[in-house]
Amino acid sequence: MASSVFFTHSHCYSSKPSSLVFRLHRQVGLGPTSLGFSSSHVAPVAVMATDSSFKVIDGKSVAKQIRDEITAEVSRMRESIGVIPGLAVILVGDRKDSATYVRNKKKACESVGINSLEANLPENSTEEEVLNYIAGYNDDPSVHGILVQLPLPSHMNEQNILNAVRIEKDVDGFHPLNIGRLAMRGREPLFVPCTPKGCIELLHRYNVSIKGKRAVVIGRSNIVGMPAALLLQREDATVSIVHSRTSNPEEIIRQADIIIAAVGQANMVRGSWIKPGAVIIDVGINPVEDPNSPRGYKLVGDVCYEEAIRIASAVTPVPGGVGPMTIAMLLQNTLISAKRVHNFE
Ligand SMILES: Nc1nc2c(c(=O)[nH]1)N[C@@H](CN(C=O)c1ccc(C(=O)N[C@@H](CCC(=O)O)C(=O)O)cc1)CN2
Repeated sequence: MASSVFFTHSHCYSSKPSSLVFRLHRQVGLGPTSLGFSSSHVAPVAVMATDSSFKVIDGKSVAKQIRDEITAEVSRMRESIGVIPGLAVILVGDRKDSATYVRNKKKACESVGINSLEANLPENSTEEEVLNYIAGYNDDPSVHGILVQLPLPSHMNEQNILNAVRIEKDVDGFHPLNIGRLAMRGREPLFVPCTPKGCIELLHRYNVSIKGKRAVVIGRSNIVGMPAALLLQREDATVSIVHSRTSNPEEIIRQADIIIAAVGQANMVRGSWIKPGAVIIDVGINPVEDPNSPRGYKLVGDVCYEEAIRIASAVTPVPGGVGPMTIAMLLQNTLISAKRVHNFE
């Protein structure tokens, strides 16, 4: 994390007009059970209260429950047909945060019995070298999923690289064909991007109904905001996307029953922007100065948690909310891929 951080205040500041705060920080960057979503028979980890009592949506424990489910499925597959799912991870460059995420993905694979392969390429690698690795993994039958850790060094064309991953192994769900299918009624992507998939999975497992609800997604990145909005509308929510050019974002956000915040701006969403009883999924992972922490910083979300817990009915914490779900969904997508290739139900 620390290599790429910028710091802001650790409290939910209020001196700037909110629309200005939003403009100053322009953002970077479902459906059916066949895609791996929980269906109604899955026992929820916790049930949302129908009264106004507040719930913390515990992504860490939901992710652990999902990893346990995957462990059981991986061993059933290995014992029945002798196949072990395999994930190949390509890391280019020396960003500390990316190296940590890749290490955690490898550890997570190990913990559920999925094989993992890793290609570590130096910062000054060429696009062609990355494409060669992808081509090798595309042709390797022991590899069921391929992931290129983002962001890539700035001299590389991200689209060229993501387009080269075979759609059948695109466990990140970033290939334009997978994203395009997500946007089309009646078409199913082979994979749904992990972070937005994790957001929806949290709503399902906490029995938050989506159908007919007003949802607002804050941020329109290709890897979170846009797919999250598409997933919500596939589940029959009425969806608005709030972005850096939206005027009066507060007014729109205040109408939402469900808020997915994915803008990368610490504490941007204030308590006064939240409709009483709304459910909040906070995707932001923002470092803010914290002299009391040994690292000198702590992580906070895009939503001011201390204010949100007083008004929302449920909120994901940061850390321990959406983050752990991202890796759980990656494991799930890798398992889905292996099952699909080997016709294993
Ligand atoms: N190819 C991809 N690149 C990136 C993705 C992705 O899904 N695919 N997402 C992010 C990074 N990411 C996974 O790669 C990721 C981010 C955060 C977490 C997480 O568990 N966060 C913890 C806090 C971690 C900490 O203490 O530093 C949490 O929120 O609890 C997991 C995965 C960008 N790149």
